[in-house]
Amino acid sequence: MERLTKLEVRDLTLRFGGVTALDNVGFDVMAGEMFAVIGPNGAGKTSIFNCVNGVYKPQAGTIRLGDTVLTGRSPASIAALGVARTFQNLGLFGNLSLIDNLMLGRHHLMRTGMLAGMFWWGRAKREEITHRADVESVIDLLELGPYRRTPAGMLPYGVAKRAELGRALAMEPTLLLLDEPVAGMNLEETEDMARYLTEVRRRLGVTMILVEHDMRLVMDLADRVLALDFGVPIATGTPAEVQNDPVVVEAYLGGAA
Ligand SMILES: Nc1ncnc2c1ncn2[C@@H]1O[C@H](COP(=O)(O)OP(=O)(O)OP(=O)(O)O)[C@@H](O)[C@H]1O
Repeated sequence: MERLTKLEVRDLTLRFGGVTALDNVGFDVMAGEMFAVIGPNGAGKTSIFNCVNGVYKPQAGTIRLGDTVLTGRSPASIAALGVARTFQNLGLFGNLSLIDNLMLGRHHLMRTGMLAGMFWWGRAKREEITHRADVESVIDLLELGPYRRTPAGMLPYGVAKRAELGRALAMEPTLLLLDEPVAGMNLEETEDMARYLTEVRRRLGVTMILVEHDMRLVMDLADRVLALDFGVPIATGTPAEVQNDPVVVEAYLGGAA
């Protein structure tokens, strides 16, 4: 699938018993755009990701990636369409080396299965070499070379977050969902991550949705922002417009009070 793909979310409603996690949410993410979703704790940000990747089944609404309707599809089929996400608490296998974690991210792109690989050794080998080269280009992009053979569980926190981004990029995503990529990072690590995300965007042009509490990162990176409060969209616009919107300010202050 073409990497530059638009995402359309229409009338999305998601309920858990009496809780309405998303209430008639709609937005478009343009091809190649960095779109941020912000809001106080429990506003519904993660629920949006879980609806897009098929983990949650919304009661109403449609999500479309390019010409393909995602709603109703399984998480595996949505991943195969090129929707990748990073996890706030890292989705890496701690005992596997960084490079093996990234190779696993490419599993759905591999044509030769294990059994076929035993009989078609030559083809499997060639495929492995191509995949290794693609993984190496992600490692170069994120400057992870020195950690190539390090077990993911031994990586310093900031590097592990970057490896987590690498794992998602190794899937060659059309749409990348970034779940709090700088959560728990110090200022220096946050600035590094901002630089890598800018580079990913410049070099790969992948469409991205960013969920993040760090407003500085959102202000620096996002083209447009959607603010949610109790599952209800309260503002959409440029980072500056949304940050100064009185309803958004009230939602945050109200949450802090
Ligand atoms: N699996 C679930 N079962 C029941 N309720 C859920 C489930 N997932 C989310 N919710 C509820 O839906 C609402 C939105 O949650 P969500 O995790 O999407 O918010 P969030 O904006 O990502 O919050 P945070 O910033 O704390 O991560 C909350 O009231 C939450 O308790």
